[in-house]
Amino acid sequence: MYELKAVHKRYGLAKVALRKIDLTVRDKEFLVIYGPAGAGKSTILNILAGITRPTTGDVLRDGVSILHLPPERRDAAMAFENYALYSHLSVGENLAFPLHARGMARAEIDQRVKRIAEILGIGHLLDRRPGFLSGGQRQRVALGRAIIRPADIYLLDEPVGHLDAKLRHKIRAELKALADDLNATVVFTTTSSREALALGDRVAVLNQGRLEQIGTPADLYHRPANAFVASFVGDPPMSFITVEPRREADRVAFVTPDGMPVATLRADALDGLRPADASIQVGFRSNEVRLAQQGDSAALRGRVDVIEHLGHSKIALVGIGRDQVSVSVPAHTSIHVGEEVAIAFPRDAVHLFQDARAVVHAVPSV
Ligand SMILES: Nc1ncnc2c1ncn2[C@@H]1O[C@H](COP(=O)(O)OP(=O)(O)OP(=O)(O)O)[C@@H](O)[C@H]1O
Repeated sequence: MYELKAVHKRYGLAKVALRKIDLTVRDKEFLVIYGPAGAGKSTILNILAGITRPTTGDVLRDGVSILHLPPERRDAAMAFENYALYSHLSVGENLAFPLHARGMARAEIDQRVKRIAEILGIGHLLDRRPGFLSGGQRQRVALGRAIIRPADIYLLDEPVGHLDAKLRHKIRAELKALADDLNATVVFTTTSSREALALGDRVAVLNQGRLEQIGTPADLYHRPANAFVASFVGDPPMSFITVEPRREADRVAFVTPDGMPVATLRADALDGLRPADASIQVGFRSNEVRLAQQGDSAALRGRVDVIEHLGHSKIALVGIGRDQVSVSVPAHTSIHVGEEVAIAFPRDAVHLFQDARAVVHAVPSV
């Protein structure tokens, strides 16, 4: 188990890359660090590898500080998005290099090279020099060279970032299967929500050097801790409608500024809600709402601003007052931009946020 304890990293005087991060990497888990560009993902990997030293804080391995250990004395295998290969060696020799360096027997080296090359779809390239490969092929060789050797922890920094969507999908699945197979501890960074949810046993969401939330993909998707996680995890992002609370006996109704009711929740489920005038928003996933049909009681009226075609379905972005809600509709639904529509929503299955922090997730009103 690796632990970052209150790890703070400043580059130079002004640039804070990590703000007092506490993060545990459990043995044998596939941990994804997910965040926008510049969030501090690579800095965390470099600190785990011993390449970068935290400004303050500690790094532990099984409870013992490893801060003083240089990279070569930490058993971490790293792959970067832009990883240099040895240009004078063939692909096969590049893959075998880390194994030769550890004195592994020839037969085992050949077997490992073959297996990794098969997984990454580069078996036919083993005799080529890196200079004769495409960017995507080079990236696969670099990834192969990182994961080919046994290591205590694999640190993979956007290792499939350069690949086209189809290959990314394929290698992602292979990588996950390989990690499971090898019982490997992996920390993998990405800027893709889909990749984070697909790969992670757990996902750590990082934003501007801050750890916003860490949890299973289901935790992050269904119980986001705050509005940032809600809108950053899942595609399309969660939509929000600004509401005002109205106390009604043992319940609280949340209504839009022009009085349309959006949700009604039991007052005793709202312990976390402060009575203050702080902004309150109701959040919806695109599959938690639908276009209203005749007879639907709870419906919000709006106008279709944008339609995105996803193939198997469409996403309609519907403007309601000053907010916009994503609604998932079947691909064959006839709907066009500018059209007035009504949105039906489960009045009691909502996510409620106050000042961007989650207060309640999906509590039935009874
Ligand atoms: N050596 C450095 N000197 C100064 N600033 C740095 C250095 N390395 C990183 N930074 C800054 O620290 C912040 C975090 O960088 P980091 O590379 O860890 O982010 P990231 O989440 O990996 O981003 P990306 O997805 O773009 O790789 C960024 O604002 C970056 O500009």
